[in-house]
Amino acid sequence: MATTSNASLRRQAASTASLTALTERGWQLSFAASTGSATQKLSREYTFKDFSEAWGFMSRVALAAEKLNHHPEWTNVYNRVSIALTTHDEGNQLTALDVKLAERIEAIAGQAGGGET
Ligand SMILES: C[C@H](O)[C@H](O)[C@H]1CNC2=NC(N)=NC(=O)C2=N1
Repeated sequence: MATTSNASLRRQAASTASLTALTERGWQLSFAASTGSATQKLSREYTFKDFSEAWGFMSRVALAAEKLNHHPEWTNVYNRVSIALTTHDEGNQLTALDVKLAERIEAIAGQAGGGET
């Protein structure tokens, strides 16, 4: 595959166009300033039928994350999964790799029947 390597995507800032497209699909952007640094996050919550569906979704996302070597910050409560993406190696900025993982997650949620909350 002649695609940009994941390592180089991690060094590339997330484009406004791709972030806008994700916000139109239910993702949220946040920017939290603290002493000397600011954290950018791309987050979304999905709700499934039950725990089993939520866990199945998480298993597939875990495999996708491992493949990209880019991992989400997430929590699960019964049928809900909350996901936040940022690039730790770039000082918690949003990169093209966060966008790529968010797009994979969207595709997986579509197959798993994940809904918006
Ligand atoms: C050593 C390893 O490649 C890095 O720590 C990877 C692993 N997974 C990662 N996940 C996320 N979300 N951000 C990173 O910067 C990151 N870096």
